[in-house]
Amino acid sequence: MIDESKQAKIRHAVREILEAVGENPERPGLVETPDRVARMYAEVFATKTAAPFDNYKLFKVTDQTEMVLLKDIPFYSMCEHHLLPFFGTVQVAYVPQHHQVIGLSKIPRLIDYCSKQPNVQERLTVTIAKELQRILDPAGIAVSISARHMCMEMRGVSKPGVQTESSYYSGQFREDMELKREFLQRIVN
Ligand SMILES: Nc1nc2c(ncn2[C@@H]2O[C@H](COP(=O)(O)OP(=O)(O)OP(=O)(O)O)[C@@H](O)[C@H]2O)c(=O)[nH]1
Ligand SMILES: [Zn+2]
Repeated sequence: MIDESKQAKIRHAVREILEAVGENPERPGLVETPDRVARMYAEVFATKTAAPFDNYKLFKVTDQTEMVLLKDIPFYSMCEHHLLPFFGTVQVAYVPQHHQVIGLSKIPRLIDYCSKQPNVQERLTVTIAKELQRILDPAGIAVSISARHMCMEMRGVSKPGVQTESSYYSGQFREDMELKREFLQRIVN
């Protein structure tokens, strides 16, 4: 968690950066910028401790359902190499076991939680799956992310519009090719 003393460090660092890039941090447009950036970082970089179980409502179902799929969940995260945003959509599927399902809204909440730290896309993909495994213990998980990286678009190699795709499969999605194929078919339709 980025408390007031850590925000003071960020304010100081942002002032230094503004000076280093040849700006006057006292000019009217910039005078509040260090504070805004500190508040913005407090928002986009949240705590790194494990997601509390209490946040994730689980429900018992009488009949075991098949794959549960949430499509096109938007996310924003910050790349750990350049501290620029990467963003896109996440597809998450799981096969319940123990007659147990998770509150639907908790999956986008879990994605938001995992997104709020400096990331690489591949690790974010696996982190979402592992956290869902820990919380719900389903029989299989599939996570697929499609994202655009500002560090590849607005600087460096400068290739706007490239979509980077990453995926992770566990349990039944690894063992059962038919199930994996069904997931892949359903996420394109
Ligand atoms: N695998 C992976 N690479 C990433 C991700 N985000 C950024 N990168 C890459 O991280 C690499 C960092 O490379 P460096 O050579 O250390 O940094 P750089 O000199 O700024 O590299 P360029 O971006 O090529 O200008 C670049 O190739 C980025 O495209 C990500 O989520 N996953
Ligand atoms: Zn980057």
